[in-house]
Amino acid sequence: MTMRPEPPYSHGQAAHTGIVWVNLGTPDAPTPSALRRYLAQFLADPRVVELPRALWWPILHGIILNVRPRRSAAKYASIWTPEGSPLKVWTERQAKLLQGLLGERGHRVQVRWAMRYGQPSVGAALDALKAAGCTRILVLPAYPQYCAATTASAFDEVYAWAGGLRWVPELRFVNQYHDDAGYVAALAARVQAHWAEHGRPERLVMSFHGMPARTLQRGDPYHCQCHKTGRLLAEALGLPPEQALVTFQSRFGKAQWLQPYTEPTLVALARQGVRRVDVVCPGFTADCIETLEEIDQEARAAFLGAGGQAFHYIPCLNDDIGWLRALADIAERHLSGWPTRNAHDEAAATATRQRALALGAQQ
Ligand SMILES: C=CC1=C(C)c2cc3[nH]c(cc4nc(cc5[nH]c(cc1n2)c(C)c5CCC(=O)O)C(CCC(=O)O)=C4C)c(C)c3C=C
Ligand SMILES: [Fe+2]
Ligand SMILES: [Fe+2]
Repeated sequence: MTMRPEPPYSHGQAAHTGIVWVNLGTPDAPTPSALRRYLAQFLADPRVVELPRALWWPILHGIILNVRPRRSAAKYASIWTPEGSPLKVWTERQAKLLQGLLGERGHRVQVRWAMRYGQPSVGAALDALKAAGCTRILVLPAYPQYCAATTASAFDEVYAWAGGLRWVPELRFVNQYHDDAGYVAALAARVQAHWAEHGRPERLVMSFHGMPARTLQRGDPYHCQCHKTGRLLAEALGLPPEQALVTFQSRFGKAQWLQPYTEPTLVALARQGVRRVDVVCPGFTADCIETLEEIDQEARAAFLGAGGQAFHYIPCLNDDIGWLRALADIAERHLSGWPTRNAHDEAAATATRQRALALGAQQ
């Protein structure tokens, strides 16, 4: 194994703690060439498409990467902001706020954000933390529900980075927080705030990103964790089960994915005479193409086109302060036992205490 040159930690240096907040990734620009680059990396990940390479490669390189970049670029163009991709903008802002909130609580931690696909890469963020002297790093994925395609894939990148190092920092991984009380309360508060302004719908649809159905049969806990989040959110809102539905969106390819599918469910509700639905996407901690385009544009058009009267999309948690406090709590719990308080402050406090004791002893 070859190891990369790395800046040495100085012996005796105070330990520093870092957090890497990892999200999925997004193209650099809403253009076919940027989409091609992004999708080529994303869809080549064997955690995302679990097909034998001999079967998948000709489909990916022969068909998908020739057709999808142009179509996806047009969709990205419809949600792009002056600051860039919404997913990038929110992820960066969340990292800054998390750092600020932890700082307010007296923790000295450096928070960096990273993307599993695209930039800034997980390796680059970890390099920056190591270069800043972090000897302890907490890996915090932006996915509340564990899924091999997302959570484990982010961890793979961390292991690959560590595999090239001589002096590996202490590493901790946050696996999931789908049933975290603070996360669920922040979601519920977001929905309640929407209802306080716009009244209640006849149905609340909680739409999660889909996965191939066989991943559930093979033991991935994702489907169960989505349902638990959905049940806890419905309970927090006081909704009876028949008014709160868990659905799965973003089906890709011809295989069967987790059901019920979001858009056909919305169309069926409209046809049954349901006039108003509200849709929330609790599995996405930041708005992105899957929520802003697929739900707020496409699913809205499908529901209204099938006879529905009103469609409300409730935005993701994004920079909601209640959510970021919950995230800081999650981080804090996982940092426990790591001395994140300023070592110099602690030394100064000890010296002050000792001086006070010495003075007391003299009197
Ligand atoms: C085989 C394909 C895919 C699997 C499996 C998959 C799982 C999965 N994805 C997310 C979260 C996000 N996905 C996003 C975009 C996106 N997803 C796929 C395909 C699969 N996802 C594609 C091809 C794309 C790109 C857009 C497109 O061309 O349709 C995003 C948004 C990225 C953005 O830039 O805004 C997120 C977030 C989860 C949580 C998940 C499994 C649980
Ligand atoms: Fe996806
Ligand atoms: Fe999609």
